[in-house]
Amino acid sequence: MRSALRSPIGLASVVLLGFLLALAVFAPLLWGDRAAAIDTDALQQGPSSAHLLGTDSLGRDIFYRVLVATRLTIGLALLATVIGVVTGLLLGSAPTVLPRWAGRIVTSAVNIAVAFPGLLLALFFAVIFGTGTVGAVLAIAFAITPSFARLTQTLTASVSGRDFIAAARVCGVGRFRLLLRHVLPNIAEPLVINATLAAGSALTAFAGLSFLGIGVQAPSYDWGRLLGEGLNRIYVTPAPALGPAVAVVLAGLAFNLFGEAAASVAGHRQQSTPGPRPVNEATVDTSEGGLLTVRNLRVAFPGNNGWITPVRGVSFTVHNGEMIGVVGESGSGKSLTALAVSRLVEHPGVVTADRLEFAGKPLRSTSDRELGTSLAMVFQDPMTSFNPTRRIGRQIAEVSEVHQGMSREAAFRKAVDRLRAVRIPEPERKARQYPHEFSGGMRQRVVIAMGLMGEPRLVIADEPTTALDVTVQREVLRLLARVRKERSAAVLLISHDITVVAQTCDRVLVMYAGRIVEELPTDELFTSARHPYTTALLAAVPDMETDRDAPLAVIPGRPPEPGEIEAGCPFAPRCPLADERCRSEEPELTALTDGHRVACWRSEKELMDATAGGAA
Ligand SMILES: Nc1ncnc2c1ncn2[C@@H]1O[C@H](COP(=O)(O)OP(=O)(O)OP(=O)(O)O)[C@@H](O)[C@H]1O
Repeated sequence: MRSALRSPIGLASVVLLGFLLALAVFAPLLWGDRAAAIDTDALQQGPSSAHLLGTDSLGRDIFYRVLVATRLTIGLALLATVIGVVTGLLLGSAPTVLPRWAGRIVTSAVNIAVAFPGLLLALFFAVIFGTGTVGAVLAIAFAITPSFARLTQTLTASVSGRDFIAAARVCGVGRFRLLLRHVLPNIAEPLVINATLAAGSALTAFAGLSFLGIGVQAPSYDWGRLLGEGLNRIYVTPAPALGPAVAVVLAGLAFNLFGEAAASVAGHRQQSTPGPRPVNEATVDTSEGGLLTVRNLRVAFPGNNGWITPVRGVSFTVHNGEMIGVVGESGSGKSLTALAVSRLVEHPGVVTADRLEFAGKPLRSTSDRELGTSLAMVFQDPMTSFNPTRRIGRQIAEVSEVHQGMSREAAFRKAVDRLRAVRIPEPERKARQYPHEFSGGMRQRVVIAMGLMGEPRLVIADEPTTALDVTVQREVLRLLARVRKERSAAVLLISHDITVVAQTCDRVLVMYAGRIVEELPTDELFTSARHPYTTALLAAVPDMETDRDAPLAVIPGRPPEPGEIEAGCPFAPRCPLADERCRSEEPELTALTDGHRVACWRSEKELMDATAGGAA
């Protein structure tokens, strides 16, 4: 409001609106009697000092009638707006809470209704509901509804992709609660602005219906009705029509200018707010049965020319208390793998697997409650993992309220305790602050604290330190290591930085083009890595002995897009060792030694040679 008042348009609209609202409240009290007083000696007079806008056919003062009509005109316009906006909001958010088929029907109906001009809809409903005030209010309300429903759908869709919604989902927050707590507060601003603009349109539309005789009926009167009466004698004396006409224009202008000023303030603020960022992840394979068992995991999406499969048969196992790193270039399928094991891949994505088990149970049949408390996710950009409109403490507490049935107070106390556990200074005070009041590193620690509200057995951290400086990065990694040690939780750390993984993890999974190409213990990474892709990744890491005058080592070429993977090893076009077989047949992930697997024809040949040599 303060920002809006600083602009001339905002100031003018607020003054005008204030004036109109004051008139709406006080005019009927002050001048109601004078506006209703019949004077048979002054019928249909023109403007004079006694009657500024003249009198009507019963000698009533038109100036006072215009002032007194402010209440009914604005009141009815606001009532129609409220009904229209609320109905639009209900229809627009219905697809979020209804089953998919029902949501589609609502969306299609709204799309059809949006195609009709508002005034046409108003006239159509006016005929259905009949002439009169109630009919006109409903007609205008339902004329506003489709555009609001559409706006709500669009805004909801834009918020639904944010990480904090995914985080709330993985915590098992129900659809209604998700809508009320997480979606609506984040789309309220544009909705309110558009409702203000709609109020201006409703006001003029209402005046139009009354003017046409299908709105307010005598003895009640609004500006539209007064305008209609004045128009009958506009060629004799224009003032009786001019008065209500000016009032309609001024009020419509006030609402529209206010909406515009609010929109420009909001737009300005949004430009300086960081937008949502994508997340990423990857995976590898291990022996039978662990905390998380993944076998032949595939994630596919419909593309323009058939299905594309960014994750193509990933298998790995995470054991209790293990810390596993997943590395790979952008687009290798790391994030999708992590989303798949967290049940967060959205329609139209399709997840299939020969085996996908968490804590010994098929992931499909693990309850939201169990998954919400035993699996914690830490995304790359913690800002988008939080709902910006809610205090940190309350957001963290929600996990225990939803899953452990704790009271608000107990859950909040636990949240403060967990903030203390991740070494947030002054946790009581910090719990009452909003996400934007935290630094990046602190937010990341808060996300981890949120995961600790349950009893996490697996923490999936997707590039948790990418946006942080090295000091804070080390703190967050230490915290993850501490969580793992103190709670015996397994950690799946996704990172593009192979050195971070080498320093912190027990095993590393290297992903390329939607598959795991090598898996080995991190202490063997620098000595025994076999896949040319892994060695190229390691060679690209500068160390203290790197010649600072020479150009940094890079891997030539780029990884293939999911839709353009051809026969053969996907790394072959970039591999200096590739031969004919590499270009025609894709190698399987094969065990070299216990705990070391690699998908490369060259390694397999060496292995066979070595075996043959040993046998001889
Ligand atoms: N919803 C989607 N629809 C279609 N394709 C998708 C979708 N999500 C991801 N992809 C594709 O899947 C591939 C793998 O994506 P993913 O996010 O898992 O990669 P990543 O290895 O985590 O990369 P980065 O490190 O850049 O995040 C990408 O090529 C991406 O374009």
